[in-house]
Amino acid sequence: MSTFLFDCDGVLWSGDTPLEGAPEALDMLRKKGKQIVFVTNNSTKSRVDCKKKFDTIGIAASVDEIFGSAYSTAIYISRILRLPRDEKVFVLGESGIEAELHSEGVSFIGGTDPDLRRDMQPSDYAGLASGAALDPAVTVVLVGLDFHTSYIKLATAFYYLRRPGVRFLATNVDATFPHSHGLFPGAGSISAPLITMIRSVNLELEPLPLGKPSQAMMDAIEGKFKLDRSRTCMVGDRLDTDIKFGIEGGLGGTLGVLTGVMREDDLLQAGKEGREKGPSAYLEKLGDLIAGA
Ligand SMILES: O=C(O)[C@H](O)[C@H](O)COP(=O)(O)O
Ligand SMILES: [Mg+2]
Repeated sequence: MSTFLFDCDGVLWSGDTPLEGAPEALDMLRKKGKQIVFVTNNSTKSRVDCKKKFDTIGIAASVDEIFGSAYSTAIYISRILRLPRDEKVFVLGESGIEAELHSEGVSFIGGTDPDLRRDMQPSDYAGLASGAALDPAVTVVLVGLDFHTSYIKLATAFYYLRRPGVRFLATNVDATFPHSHGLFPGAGSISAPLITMIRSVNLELEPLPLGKPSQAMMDAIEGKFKLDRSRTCMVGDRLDTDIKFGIEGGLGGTLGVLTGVMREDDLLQAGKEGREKGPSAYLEKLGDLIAGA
């Protein structure tokens, strides 16, 4: 293999703690001349934010090696969708999405706006229901992992989603977020209530994820890093994102690790039931790669 695509949460770290042997395994691959790309679905951080986390944790990385779901989504909106400059995105998510949209010149509202981190007032109900509180320029609703969800944010997103022609995008729809060796609400848990609400009013609208396993993301990565897919391996902790991303991308191989979401039983069960295909191989932890080197 000449290129390794590395997932981050659950492979390199759990929360802010590096996983045993991960820095050393990356160093070993770099010394062997391998190309390394970091492909994270965590949209709460921009590429620059991720680089700061790499530095804090002590893993060598450059901003150019980082390709997160917030960046993938921002380039999709600006370069594929070609959203007109006078249109806006309503964001449910953190500053990582905002920074990447800004880097692509895409206008947005919502996100970390402090005015949305408060209780609904009677005037909010009236303003949303009548449309008076809505920005006429919003034509896209984008949802990612949001640590500050609120009733008013969900209500506002719901009203934007009821607009004819609106686009419903997601940086990713991971059901859970691995942290401190546990599982917590993931980005998919932020879009789920919206899906329930839009289905209840008979709207045929599903979020289009632009992170793993989206092949729009794989195509963008292939273009930027000039991948030879047959000599590229995806390393991840999640079957329905990382491993699916690699398999559907026709990569040379996929490597699973059991330090994040995926458990060995999941692999055996998936294999038996022919659901999500399992990885080409798997390790207890990334650091075990060194033992086998
Ligand atoms: O809910 C989420 O957004 C994901 O669990 C999380 O951020 C995944 O990050 P990754 O494992 O792709 O680095
Ligand atoms: Mg992960």
